[in-house]
Amino acid sequence: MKASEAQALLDGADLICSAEEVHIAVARLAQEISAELKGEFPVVLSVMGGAAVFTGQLLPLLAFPLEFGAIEVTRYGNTTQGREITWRLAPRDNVRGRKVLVVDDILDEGITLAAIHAKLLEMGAEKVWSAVFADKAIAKEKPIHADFVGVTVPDRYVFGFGMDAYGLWRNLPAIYALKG
Ligand SMILES: O=P(O)(O)OC[C@H]1O[C@H](OP(=O)(O)OP(=O)(O)O)[C@H](O)[C@@H]1O
Ligand code: HPA
Repeated sequence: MKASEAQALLDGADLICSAEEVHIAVARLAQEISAELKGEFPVVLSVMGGAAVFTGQLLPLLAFPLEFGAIEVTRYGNTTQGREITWRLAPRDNVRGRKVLVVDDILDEGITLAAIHAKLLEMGAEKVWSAVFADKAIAKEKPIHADFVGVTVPDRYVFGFGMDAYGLWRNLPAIYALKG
């Protein structure tokens, strides 16, 4: 896609959650997570690449000791339709016997997060929590719910604050929805 087309994509999009609202939601989430995980020493796993921005803002606000790591799993690629799960970077052995907090940008149909939970438990994690910045309000029942949610977004393809539209615009500080 050309730069002018990328700009047109953004110009035609609807603002869903302003940068200010994002900022407030991250601070609230950090407080909720810190209260719940007080006294714990979890492994925190960020799901690349969508969670990079959310994780970068959340981590310095968490008030407990933690070990940080990344995993990478993809289902959408540069498209707006989910397909089968592809693991690009699996969890490491250090999750065995540990409590794990998974951080992701969006819970859409829940297939990705459910697969991550299953994998971590299969690898011997003692407990798994999940924090997602955005929970999409879809009509279908999800296979999993997140323990911590920043904002609820409508059932439209959203992007910004780490989330991509056709591989673009992860760098936006606010969340937008594609037109139509
Ligand atoms: O709830 P689901 O319908 O399974 O979708 C949610 C997942 O989709 C996105 O990842 P994506 O596959 O786009 O990879 P990315 O993080 O590289 O964008 C997002 O980061 C979540 O991990
Ligand atoms: O609406 C979405 N936007 C960006 N990435 C996504 N991955 C699943 N759903 C979405």
